[in-house]
Amino acid sequence: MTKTAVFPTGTILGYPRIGPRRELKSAVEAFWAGTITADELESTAAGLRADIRERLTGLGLGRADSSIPETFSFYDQVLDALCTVGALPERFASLLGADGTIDLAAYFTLARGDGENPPLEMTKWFDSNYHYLVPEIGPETRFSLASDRIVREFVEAKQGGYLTRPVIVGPVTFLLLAKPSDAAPEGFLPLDRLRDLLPVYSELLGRLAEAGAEWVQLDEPGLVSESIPVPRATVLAALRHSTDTLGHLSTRPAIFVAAPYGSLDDAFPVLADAPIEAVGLDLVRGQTPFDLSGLGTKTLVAGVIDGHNVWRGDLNAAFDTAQAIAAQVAHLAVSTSTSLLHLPHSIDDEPALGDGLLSWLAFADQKVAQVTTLVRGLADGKAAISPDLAAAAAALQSRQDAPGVRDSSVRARAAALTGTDFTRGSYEHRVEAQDAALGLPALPTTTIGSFPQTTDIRRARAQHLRGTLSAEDYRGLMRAEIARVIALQEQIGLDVLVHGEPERNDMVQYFAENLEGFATTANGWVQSYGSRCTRPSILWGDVSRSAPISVDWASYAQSLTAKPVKGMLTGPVTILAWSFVREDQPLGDTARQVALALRDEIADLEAAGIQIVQVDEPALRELLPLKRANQAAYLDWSVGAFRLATAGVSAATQIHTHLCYSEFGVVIDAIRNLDADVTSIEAARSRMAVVADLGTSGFDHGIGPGVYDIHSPRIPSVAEVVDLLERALTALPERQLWVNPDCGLKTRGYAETVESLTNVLAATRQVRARVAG
Ligand code: MET
Ligand SMILES: [Zn+2]
Repeated sequence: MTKTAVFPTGTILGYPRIGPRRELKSAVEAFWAGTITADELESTAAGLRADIRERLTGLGLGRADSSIPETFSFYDQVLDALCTVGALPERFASLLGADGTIDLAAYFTLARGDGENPPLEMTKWFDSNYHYLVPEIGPETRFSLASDRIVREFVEAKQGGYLTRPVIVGPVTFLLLAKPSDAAPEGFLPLDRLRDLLPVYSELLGRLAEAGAEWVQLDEPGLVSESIPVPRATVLAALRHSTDTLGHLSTRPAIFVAAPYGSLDDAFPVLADAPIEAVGLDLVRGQTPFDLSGLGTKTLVAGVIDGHNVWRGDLNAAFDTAQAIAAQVAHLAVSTSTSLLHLPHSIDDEPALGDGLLSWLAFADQKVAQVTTLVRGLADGKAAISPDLAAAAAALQSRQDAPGVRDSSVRARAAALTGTDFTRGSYEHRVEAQDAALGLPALPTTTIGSFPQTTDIRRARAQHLRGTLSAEDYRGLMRAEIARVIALQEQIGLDVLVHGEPERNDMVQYFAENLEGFATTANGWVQSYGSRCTRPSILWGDVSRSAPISVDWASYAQSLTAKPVKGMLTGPVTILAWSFVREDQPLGDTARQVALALRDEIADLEAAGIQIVQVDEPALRELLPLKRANQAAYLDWSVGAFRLATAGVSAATQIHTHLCYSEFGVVIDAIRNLDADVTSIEAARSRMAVVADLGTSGFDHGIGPGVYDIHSPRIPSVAEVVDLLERALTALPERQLWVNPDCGLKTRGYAETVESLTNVLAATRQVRARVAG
């Protein structure tokens, strides 16, 4: 390896890649639509990468010292790693080109499916709201260097005058995040294939070194998670094996292993001992290891700036932490705790937020500036940065004292709650009351809430926002859409209808806009998965509801049909999980405030004649702490918040909840404790695997396992849905089973939606007939 490589004194672990105005999204979607070529897409992407390098040097990162990480991705960094190592699942084996490489079109096919073959499953990246694609690894998986994109991007940077740091998901995390392939025998762990995978990483590191890379970053966040079902001793042995193998290569860049999202615990001594050159710690979520002396001459990359949240934070404290660590290690570098992937680009894009709130915030670019400020302070002494530290301290103080941050009536109401506010009557009694009130058939059919958001709807919303469409006209257009969606559902034959959520830009932002205590951004997009971005709201103050939010839309929809219309709300945990939330009080306290606001809304829906209310909690699993020791407390407050929101209704009012993209293993008890009458879940991609778990766990309330994946344009066949329903019925009694898609339909088009739902209804009729007969 390059013996002389010195790690830069300041860096970040990664940077948003979607572009400040979602340029990558537009380009990728244009490529999918066939309106631009692969070459055109490549050139847009190269332009974005060049902009990022330039922006980061402007913010103070070095141009030629490996401090700029290359973290671009067309879709997902785990998919990138999968393509780099050629780990194609059997059903996609033909995507490997004759020259042994996986091209851009093939790359997207893995993410989106190809009509015949379902795409890779998608799941949450640690405790963030980013989703990665899950590799499928079995004894049959072949590994080969099938994409040298990482090398090419390094060379591209070099030609542009930058010495950057290539980044790839490390081999241990890659396998920890993979699931066993269908062909894998019982008990097989993807990690068992580490020995076969490492030669490809070795080859890649050799190629990077030959291209002139001085450092490579291996992201190994898998090491901090206690939610991965692999014995810890196995993980640590794999880490030792991997770092030994890569560390002893004769040709390689210096190796930086980063482990964001929590503390490394017992993996730290393993890395400290390993033949690598730098170790990165998340010092926002995790702790500084008690003893750093084992690092020897290695660089400690101290993640003292929060990469995962938008608050400006306490810069003085970050400086003190960095300085204290500097005294204990041979080399210190200042860094963000995680990649900045989770943050919008810059507060400069948000002039409408107001000076107060803006002064409390730091988006990606401001975090980079914080890193470089600390670097300067460590090099030149604290006095050199005292104006920056003073400004940060003043902002923190102004935030504490600002109106709205604490609202005494909200606080008094939360303080007065008692146990009965969190409980409904017995389930048996509720079932009786609801059967009588609703009279639904066996295997009732419904949808998850949203219907396609057409261009017309989006246009109307944009015009309304701009002021070119009056509130009255906007309301008229939304009502027309609701009427159309109700008629369509009646025609298809669904049993429980929805109003379709046309008025919602986003299921969280919509409520944030209508509750006190939130601010919404104009350009604060962050990548959720692939080309999909969200614009999280900022929850900065005490939360309350000043007026009904959804009641008017729901009762209008109900007035158009004799079938029950399901009211549709987003739950407290999801509102928190998909917003940037104040960090100056426990999350549980904030959740309770949101729950009380929703409780008021549900009471108003019920009073307006809505008999079923769905409170979506798709994010319940994602906020689960990665460390087991913190999980019970989390589940306690999160389940409590849902119950507080929903427990005010009468027995005859049916409460639904919806959870998507989740593996339920560890949260199954929590789902049961929500005590929702009906729970709809994602299940089609894993072909009902979750239903068996639910069955054996004694879950006895209603359950709607998704019968088709709405994330791809594929239309499910009747036979396929029948098969899934029959599978579900082997694990669950018929009285529990509901029929619905995996998730909301807002990203789909109308034609495919009608076709898909029509097939679902046909399948349901077949199964009903079989069951009845
Ligand atoms: C991400 S879960 C989405 C639930 C919401 N009710 C919808 O149908 O869009
Ligand atoms: Zn969903």
